[in-house]
Amino acid sequence: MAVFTPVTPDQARAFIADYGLGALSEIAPIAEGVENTNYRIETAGGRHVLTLFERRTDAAGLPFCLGLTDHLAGRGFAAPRPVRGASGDWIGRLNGRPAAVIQWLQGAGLHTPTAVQATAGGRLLADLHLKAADFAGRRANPVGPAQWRLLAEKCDHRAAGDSRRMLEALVAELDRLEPLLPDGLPSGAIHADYFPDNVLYEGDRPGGVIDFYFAHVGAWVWDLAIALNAWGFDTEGRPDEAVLSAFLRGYEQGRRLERAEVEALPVLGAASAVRFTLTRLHDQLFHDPDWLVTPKDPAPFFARIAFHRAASPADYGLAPA
Ligand SMILES: Nc1ncnc2c1ncn2[C@@H]1O[C@H](COP(=O)(O)OP(=O)(O)O)[C@@H](O)[C@H]1O
Ligand SMILES: N[C@@H](CCOP(=O)(O)O)C(=O)O
Repeated sequence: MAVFTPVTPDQARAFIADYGLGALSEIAPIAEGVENTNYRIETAGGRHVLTLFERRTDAAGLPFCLGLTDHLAGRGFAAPRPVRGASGDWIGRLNGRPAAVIQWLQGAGLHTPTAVQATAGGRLLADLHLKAADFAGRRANPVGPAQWRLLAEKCDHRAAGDSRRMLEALVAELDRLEPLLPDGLPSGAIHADYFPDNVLYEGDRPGGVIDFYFAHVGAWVWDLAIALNAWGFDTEGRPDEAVLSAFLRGYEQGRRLERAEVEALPVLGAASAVRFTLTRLHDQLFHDPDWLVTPKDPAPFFARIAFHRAASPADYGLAPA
């Protein structure tokens, strides 16, 4: 359950009065998610999500994130449109947090995607990249290498036992990776949290993409490396070659990778595994029992690092050029 900042029905009613959605009939906390507070709201104007932005979602980045979903929806891509308040703004304030009302999309996120679903998910990611290519917004990665170091330093105050061993290995991996991180790769606005639970499916068909709050301008293959880590491994962190190659096949149906991007996969795969291991480790170590949220396990992401360290580009299952 992700509720960091509780909202009463009366508070929600007062807040959405500004959004022209008519009367509120129901408000229910949403069980999934770990970053922001989310409620499903039922109004005369239909079902929406009420989101209060927390923690890693800096207010300054929100015009980029919401602007990107609006841009994509305008291009016919199924991203949820934010609703404008009476002032014309997407972003208001509720209980001390920036807050927004977001269009509800049909479908359900996946936990263990099949190869067929992965191909469709990969194809959709390429579509996202191409349709976002002319989006003019700018935002640097809010959880980039500088933040990984800060997260590691913060974790250092609390980590003990297994967590400490994991943290030490992560810092060593960061030292190895930092000089290897490539630049100058094809880039644009990217999702940066393209996990199967953020792609809403109806059967094998992906109907929409949500949760653009880590979105920023970055290398397309960085987004792809994040997605491969999220889609192509089992719950223990072991690679599933069939799903990995299915996702890549789908992506390349929409956009062919350049040679430099293919060569960057092992380093970016390891770096993105470090990034998600660190945020999960941090959230586990700094969990507040008053929050209605279930922190995610860092161990399966930590396990992915070994695969990427040993991998060559061919191990991701790309068809030969
Ligand atoms: N626009 C939407 N349409 C339908 N469901 C949504 C939408 N936005 C969020 N959800 C639901 O809320 C859950 C949490 O949202 P998410 O954006 O992933 O949270 P967080 O910001 O914490 O990462 C999702 O897994 C999904 O079930
Ligand atoms: N996808 C990330 C963290 C954000 O998770 P979400 O469920 O809120 O989208 C992870 O799995 O670590």
